[in-house]
Amino acid sequence: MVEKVTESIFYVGANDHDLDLFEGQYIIPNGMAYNSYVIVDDKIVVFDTIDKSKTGEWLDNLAEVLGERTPDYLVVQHMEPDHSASINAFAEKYPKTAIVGNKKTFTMIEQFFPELDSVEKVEVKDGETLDLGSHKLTFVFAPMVHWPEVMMTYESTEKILFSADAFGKFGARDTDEDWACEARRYYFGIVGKYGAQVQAVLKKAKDLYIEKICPLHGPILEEDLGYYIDLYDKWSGYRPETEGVCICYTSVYGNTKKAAELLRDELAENGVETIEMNDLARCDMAEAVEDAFRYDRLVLATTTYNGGMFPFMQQFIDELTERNFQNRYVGFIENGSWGPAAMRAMKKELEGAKNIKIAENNVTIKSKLNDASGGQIEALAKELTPGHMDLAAELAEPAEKKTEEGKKKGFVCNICGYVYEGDTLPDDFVCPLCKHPASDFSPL
Ligand SMILES: Cc1cc2nc3c(=O)[nH]c(=O)nc-3n(C[C@H](O)[C@H](O)[C@H](O)COP(=O)(O)O)c2cc1C
Repeated sequence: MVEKVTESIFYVGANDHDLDLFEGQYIIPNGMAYNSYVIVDDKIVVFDTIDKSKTGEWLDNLAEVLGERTPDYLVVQHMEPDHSASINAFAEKYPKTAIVGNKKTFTMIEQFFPELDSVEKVEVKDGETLDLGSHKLTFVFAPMVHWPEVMMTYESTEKILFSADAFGKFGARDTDEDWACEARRYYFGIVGKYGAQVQAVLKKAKDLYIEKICPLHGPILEEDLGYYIDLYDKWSGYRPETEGVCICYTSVYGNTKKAAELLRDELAENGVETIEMNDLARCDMAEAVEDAFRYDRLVLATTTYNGGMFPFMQQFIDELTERNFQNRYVGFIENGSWGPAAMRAMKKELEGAKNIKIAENNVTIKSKLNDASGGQIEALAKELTPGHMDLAAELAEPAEKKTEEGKKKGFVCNICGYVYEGDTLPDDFVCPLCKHPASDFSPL
């Protein structure tokens, strides 16, 4: 569908209600939107193409806006195929249009579209501008939000940030639903690992005066932008958003589930208002991951399984640690009928996570609840009743080593998030984790 964003900016994207799993794993009960925009000025610019499932509809929308005119530029902000898959169809229809991207964009274009060698390419640097007439574009590189080549574009006349995948959400644009829930599930699922890189681009964007945010998925954000930016700052800073307890459990025969429910009832009795329960074998794992990052307290309750933890609990903890889960108060409930061992296994998985406070009063059940384990549940509930919204401050060592500017100097690898602490990064430095060169690092 074509929509007027402003007098000279048009939405030309499309909704997808057919796809079953987004990015091969996320359920999208309300579909997905693939967004694309056009600025019509002395020069005409198209921002990003579209998923291959919507190429025809998108080209028709473009033709409705352009008529016989040919765009001067196609800006490719993100090469993931849900946005780049129609580049070749676009180039076939508009062979004279130049593609604007950065070095990493064009490396990927060669990989995805080797046949596109004749198209004019305009390689831009971070902070570079492009004049369209009365509109002026500034390219804001956002490496690893969430791919290496991602860049956003700020249009300074109408004060619009074309934000690539950032500020996107699951859900087609013809769905009327709360933004935060599906934006949070999308953020922690897709961008969650790269909090440091999101913080870096929020710092860059801090001085831009933004009146609209045009993301590549979900609605155009026009009011109270501080609300969205504040959420992104919390999420990417790995700080809890809401006081509450998230209880995630697995149970084969119902006994561990009963313990989780008893804990829930005890917490409620103690006055805890927000308690989320997730049965990890039956819930949407991305929803449970979203909840774990949303609240300040987490309880992991699982059955011992062949000497370790139950598979869905292992998968869940892997999903959390893969996304740098930190700054949370965590309680454990384990069940075992001959040699409970799940708690040890779960604690081990969280050993590397930053600022995790392990509860003192954890629970061990032998097959089913009894007075002793019931009493442990009560003690855990008591311990988990108070909120811990700033656990990092609670646990902080005496003021950490800070430079004269009061902030830790260092560099973050845009590919894997590894942090190199120091004032300067040696040119020949190679990331010890992902082996990428110093050129793939950004200052903290
Ligand atoms: C396939 C399977 C493997 C299990 N392995 C262990 C084990 O290695 N050690 C143990 O103490 N209990 C083991 N259990 C027992 C469970 O940990 C648990 O005590 C029992 O399933 C009752 O809890 P539930 O009602 O929540 O399922 C196993 C249970 C199942 C179904």
